[in-house]
Amino acid sequence: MSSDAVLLLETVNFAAEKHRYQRRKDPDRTPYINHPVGVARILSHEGGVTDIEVLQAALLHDTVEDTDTTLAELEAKFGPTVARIVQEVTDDKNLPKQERKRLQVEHAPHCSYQAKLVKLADKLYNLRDLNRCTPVGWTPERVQEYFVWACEVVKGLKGTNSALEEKLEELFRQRGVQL
Ligand SMILES: Nc1nc2c(ncn2[C@@H]2O[C@H](COP(=O)(O)OP(=O)(O)O)[C@@H](OP(=O)(O)OP(=O)(O)O)[C@H]2O)c(=O)[nH]1
Ligand SMILES: [Mn+2]
Repeated sequence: MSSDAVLLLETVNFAAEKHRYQRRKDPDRTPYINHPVGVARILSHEGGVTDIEVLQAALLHDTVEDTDTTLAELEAKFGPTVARIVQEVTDDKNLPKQERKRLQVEHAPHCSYQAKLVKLADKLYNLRDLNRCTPVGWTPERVQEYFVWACEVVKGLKGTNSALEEKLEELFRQRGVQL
């Protein structure tokens, strides 16, 4: 087996253990790990991304934000590049939600190319998920607001991966949101 395959299995297993007790907000309470796995798959299958460290960072992208995982732990286990990409896509949960959302829009254009790829795939997955079903407790207005905000973030990620950007553009167009 290739060393890349071994590395990806090690990474997906780590993410699955970390997200073990977490569920998505959909009515079925889908296991959270479906999201990071899906984000990595979007990058490889739709974005044509083969950079193993980007795919690893995609698998790990919500571990620091949403579980007890630390950046030091990621760096020790997966190296400085993977840890840095995850850091770039991690919101500071100590900040109020509005501020976190604003900072994503502000920071997007200054992210590394690798982090921009993960951010594009993360938004594409979450927007498709919103089209699939509404999270428990979300009104249609809140769903639409998420599209509007995601569009502002994606504007700052333009020129990174045309395949992913075209798919995002189509989702925004369907919602009447202009990229
Ligand atoms: N569409 C959808 N999203 C769900 C679901 N379950 C959990 N989420 C997560 O919820 C986040 C979006 O919800 P918000 O209310 O805007 O954010 P918050 O959870 O951080 O407060 C995303 O976090 P994120 O991945 O960190 O991305 P980001 O939105 O912070 O960029 C997404 O992964 C679900 O069933 N559908
Ligand atoms: Mn995510």
